[in-house]
Amino acid sequence: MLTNWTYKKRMSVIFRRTNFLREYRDFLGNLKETQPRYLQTNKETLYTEYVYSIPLGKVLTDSLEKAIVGAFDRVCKVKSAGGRLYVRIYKYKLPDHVAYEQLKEINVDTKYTVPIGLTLDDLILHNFDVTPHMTVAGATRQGKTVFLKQLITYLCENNPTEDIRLYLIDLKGGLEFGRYADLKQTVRVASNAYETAKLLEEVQSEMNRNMSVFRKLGYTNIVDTPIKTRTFVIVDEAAQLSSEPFMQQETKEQLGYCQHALSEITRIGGALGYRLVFATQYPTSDTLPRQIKQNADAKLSFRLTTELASRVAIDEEGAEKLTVPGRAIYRTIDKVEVQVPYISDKESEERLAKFKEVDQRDGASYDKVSRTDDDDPLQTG
Ligand SMILES: Nc1ncnc2c1ncn2[C@@H]1O[C@H](COP(=O)(O)OP(=O)(O)OP(=O)(O)O)[C@@H](O)[C@H]1O
Repeated sequence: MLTNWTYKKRMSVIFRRTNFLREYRDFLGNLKETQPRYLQTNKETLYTEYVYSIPLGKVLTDSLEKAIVGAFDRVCKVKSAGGRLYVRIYKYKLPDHVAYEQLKEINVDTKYTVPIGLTLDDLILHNFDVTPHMTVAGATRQGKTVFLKQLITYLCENNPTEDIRLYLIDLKGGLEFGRYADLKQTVRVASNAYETAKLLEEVQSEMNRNMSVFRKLGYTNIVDTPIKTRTFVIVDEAAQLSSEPFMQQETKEQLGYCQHALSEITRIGGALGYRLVFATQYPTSDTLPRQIKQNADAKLSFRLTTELASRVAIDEEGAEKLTVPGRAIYRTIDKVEVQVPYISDKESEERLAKFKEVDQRDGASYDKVSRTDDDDPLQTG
């Protein structure tokens, strides 16, 4: 068990080893040193926090942080702020499973907001009106598709139906997103490169129309207008959109167009109400175009196989060290480790059943792939 005494002794050794000390000469000219001054202990339900004053001229370094985190067999977080060093030692580990159902207890009253996952302290939420675009990376079977399904389910369940429009691009052959095709919120589902190009042509012409309406009305950003509709373009397995040397020229051009159109959504679509969620198994410069990465200010990464892939996905190492399916690093300005809520296909379908629309012609489900009518995306609600 970690007693106060063992804790303080260990910290003292770490401060000395990492040279986190203040050196000075006393009035006789002798070299002296003082350790960071211990200020207080905050005992909370989930953790105990120790606070120190940082010695003059010293900063929290990576090596100090690693030394502290590695010194305890409990989960430990270190941060510095306002000349203070905070060392937080948690009582529990992050759970390996968080059920989507548990989220019902948490009241999220902001629109276009979805849960990303639980940290040791709280639930992390992502507001698509604050950060419009997101990239999602992760090796096979680590939780990307489950995350996208819980995102779709949560958006549909927690926003007025008419405010959410979904363009779903499922490059795993339509197996995953096909189940959402007949939702009222779904405009179209694409399941191969050809359909994706068609879908994106439709999105681009919509964006162009909306752009001229915005110009006429003097609007610069949808969040400052009465327009309540947001259009989500969600891509699962975007690596399928990068071309290979053996492909025919025509296919390469089609894939090139798709990547360009997705980049355009992140470049100009955000202000018009378009939100891109771009998921890929293999984050490389080919599969994750630079413009998409730069314009997506939120990056979520499940376990990746190499440190290099982690650097491409979240700009730093760490995703290669994740071990549990559903465990991810969510990076905006800050970086946190989360356990993403789990939802099964069955639960997602049951929750969304009430949003399904039935084709009046013959009782069959509404065919979004062959749909040609023109929705007006500028519903002012
Ligand atoms: N949030 C989660 N919590 C707990 N387990 C999860 C979570 N997400 C995924 N899993 C487990 O991992 C499995 C694979 O998840 P998922 O289908 O999302 O993988 P993926 O990353 O999309 O893989 P691939 O790219 O190979 O399709 C799930 O069937 C489930 O058992």
